[in-house]
Amino acid sequence: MEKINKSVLNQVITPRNPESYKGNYGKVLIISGSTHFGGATILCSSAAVNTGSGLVTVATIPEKFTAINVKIPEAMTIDYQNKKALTEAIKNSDVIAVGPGLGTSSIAKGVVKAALTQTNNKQTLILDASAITIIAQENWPLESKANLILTPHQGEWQRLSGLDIAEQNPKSNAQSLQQLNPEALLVLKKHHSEVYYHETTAQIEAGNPGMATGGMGDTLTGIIAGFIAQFGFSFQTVSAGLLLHSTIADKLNKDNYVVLPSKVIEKLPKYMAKYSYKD
Ligand SMILES: NC(=O)C1=CN([C@@H]2O[C@H](COP(=O)(O)OP(=O)(O)OC[C@H]3O[C@@H](n4cnc5c(N)ncnc54)[C@H](O)[C@@H]3O)[C@@H](O)[C@H]2O)[C@@H](O)CC1
Ligand SMILES: Nc1ncnc2c1ncn2[C@@H]1O[C@H](COP(=O)(O)OP(=O)(O)O)[C@@H](O)[C@H]1O
Ligand SMILES: [Mg+2]
Repeated sequence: MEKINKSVLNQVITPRNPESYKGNYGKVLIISGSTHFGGATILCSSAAVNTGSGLVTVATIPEKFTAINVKIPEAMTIDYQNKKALTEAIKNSDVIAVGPGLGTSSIAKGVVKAALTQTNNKQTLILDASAITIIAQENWPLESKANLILTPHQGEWQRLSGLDIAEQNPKSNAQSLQQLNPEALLVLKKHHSEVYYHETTAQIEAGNPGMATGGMGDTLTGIIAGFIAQFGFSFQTVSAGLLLHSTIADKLNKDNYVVLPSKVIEKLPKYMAKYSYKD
């Protein structure tokens, strides 16, 4: 399988125009969280903020607002149970990420349905975690007018594709994606994660078992959302976000047995500055 070259980081991460303002760096909506999974929302949104999204809104349950406001003062909050507010927030966003910590309640199902049906062709919709589980459980067609990105781990991909983990290989994965939605981009998270898009299949040569800790995938979703908000939807943009996440984690793993997602997030602005220099 083709390897994702490190040069993609320099290609995608560009220095900022001195005259620019937050409106140039995209509006991200993170639809996430439920009673038991508040941390997923904080990690995902924090990653989107720290990659440099212009504006980040978090759609979650009101009991989590205070924690989010304290931990991520840069982000705004709305109640995803308020259908009107959710519809408005979806309409006003460039990138919508749905699923981390959402759970599979009937409200969560309605929220995923809203994201699938209310997005348009100028937007990108990232489906992660519980959103993937819901779509698989409900047997919904994988359809949206938006650019679609799926970020399952192998267990979630098994649910969606029907492929047991032992049956997952580049050929079977590409065939399943083709059947689910030939226009969707798949990030299959594993040791050395893979990206599938149209005819291209590629793999990162980064990542380590120190990353095997809750919240690491929620963090990746926020990074990919922030990258697309600023650099636009493309195979390269997603590959750069994926590679940056594991590259930072590999640096941290040199002297940290376990790599905490919050530590990866902390390093994002520094590494983005490093890769933005064209020397
Ligand atoms: N701090 C938080 O709030 C956290 C919330 N989380 C949320 O918890 C919900 C459930 O997600 P989970 O992924 O924990 O549980 P799931 O039940 O969705 O997936 C785990 C299942 O998949 C199987 N599996 C196979 N390959 C796997 C792989 N490579 N990685 C992980 N599991 C694999 C496991 O054996 C297990 O049966 C999601 O909404 C998720 O976003 C998790 O992200 C953990 C942290
Ligand atoms: N052994 C490993 N080697 C490389 N990367 C790993 C390893 N274990 C986990 N990861 C990475 O950590 C992230 C885990 O994602 P996920 O399972 O969705 O976590 P969560 O849902 O808890 O946030 C993925 O990016 C995956 O590639
Ligand atoms: Mg996950």
